[in-house]
Amino acid sequence: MRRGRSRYQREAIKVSEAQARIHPYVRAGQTETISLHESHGRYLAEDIYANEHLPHFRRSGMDGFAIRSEDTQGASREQPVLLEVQETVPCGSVPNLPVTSGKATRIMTGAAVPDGADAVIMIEMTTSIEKDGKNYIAISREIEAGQNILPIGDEVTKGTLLLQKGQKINPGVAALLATFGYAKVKVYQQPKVAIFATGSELLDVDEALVPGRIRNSNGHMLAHLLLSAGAKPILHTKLPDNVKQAKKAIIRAFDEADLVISTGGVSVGDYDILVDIFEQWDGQMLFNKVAMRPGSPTTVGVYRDQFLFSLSGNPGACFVGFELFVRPTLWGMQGKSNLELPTFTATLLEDFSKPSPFERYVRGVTSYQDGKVYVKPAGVEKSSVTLTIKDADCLIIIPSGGRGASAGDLVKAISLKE
Ligand SMILES: Nc1nc2c(c(=O)[nH]1)N[C@H]1C(S)=C(S)[C@@H](COP(=O)(O)OP(=O)(O)OC[C@H]3O[C@@H](n4cnc5c(N)ncnc54)[C@H](O)[C@@H]3O)O[C@H]1N2
Ligand code: MOO
Ligand SMILES: [Mg+2]
Repeated sequence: MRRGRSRYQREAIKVSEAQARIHPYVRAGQTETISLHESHGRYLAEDIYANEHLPHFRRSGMDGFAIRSEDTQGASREQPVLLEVQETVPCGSVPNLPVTSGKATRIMTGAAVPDGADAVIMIEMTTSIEKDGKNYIAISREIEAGQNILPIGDEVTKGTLLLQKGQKINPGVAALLATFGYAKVKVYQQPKVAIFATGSELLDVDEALVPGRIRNSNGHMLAHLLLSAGAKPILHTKLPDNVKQAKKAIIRAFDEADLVISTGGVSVGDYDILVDIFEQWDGQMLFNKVAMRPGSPTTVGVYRDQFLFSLSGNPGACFVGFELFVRPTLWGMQGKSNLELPTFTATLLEDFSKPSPFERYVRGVTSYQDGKVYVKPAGVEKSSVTLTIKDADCLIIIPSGGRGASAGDLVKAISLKE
């Protein structure tokens, strides 16, 4: 195996610089039109405008009676006003009669308010009276014009920009799309992502343990991370530490996938084959060392116009590398314009006395108490630890330097919550 100088001497760049090197190559992918009911979590590929007013007819906000407010002038407990109930409008029907002076129309919440009426009085504020075979209501207070009526366009006026291209479809977005009749929506295609776990020590999940070997957990973790990011994982079988074989498989994967991820083999070890692949291929390497822990040997390249993210083999480092670099790339490929990771400031609950020459991205847990936000490490902070990944809802950023951080310190954290 060839040993070049670059294997050992690498330039560590800041996380922000690494992200800045990635971003110019991020392109929104192809689009497709799918039905609304299967669009959860997808990203809109078009701006959506209101094609109607919302509501598009005057609606009652309460169960009650549509009336003319001027008819209630002077009404009091001592001198109630009597109005004749002329018809009932259930939801979904339209009134047959306008409301004229002295008349009222019984109406349900959400039903169309008849012409002539300018207020709806709640049923509880009226008394029903039957007289000479006719139904009346007695009203013993003055009612203001406009009460309990939703005017046309009250919520949204026709032509308003409702949703922007790149918006993720959440339940509220689905409600809006349904309201405005979008049975089909144009969305970005889900990026297809090939996953390769490298390492001759790796066993498949269903293989029995043997001395010196471990199961490929990163491959499955990455598949789930990809699903959570809206991508379609293609989980390949594990690759042994053989440069030729691995290179062939990875290059071939660019034909079937929009993006390729590998895990393992990026550090300075004798069998860290990704280093050799990056030296030999006809792609471009954007960086091969990041000033961060875990995941400092993370290497990213571009082959033609597709990314190869080569994440560390250590499970904690693989996870952090995905969150810092792959997730925002997948956002961009699905049309999101802001690729910045969401951060917040919190109070550290425990001392973190593990100094590092590089900034640390500690798998953390967020909690809330008395209106304050707290974070603490999810458990033992080691790159090789798998146990704590499942609990992490944030990455606590511990500045580089000799001190670590103390309980009570204000720290910045990246939110991993949706
Ligand atoms: N002399 C040095 N040694 C190391 C350095 C260094 O700078 N100088 N960096 C360390 C750091 S930091 C990290 S992180 C690791 C990165 O290692 P690699 O990315 O090359 O990964 P491997 O060597 O293949 O494996 C590391 C570790 O992770 C386990 N592993 C690998 N793949 C999987 C998988 N799919 N599922 C579960 N676990 C996996 C593997 O067995 C190793 O234990 O290098 C340090 N060394
Ligand atoms: O950068 Mo490594 O992931 O700390 O162990
Ligand atoms: Mg290694």
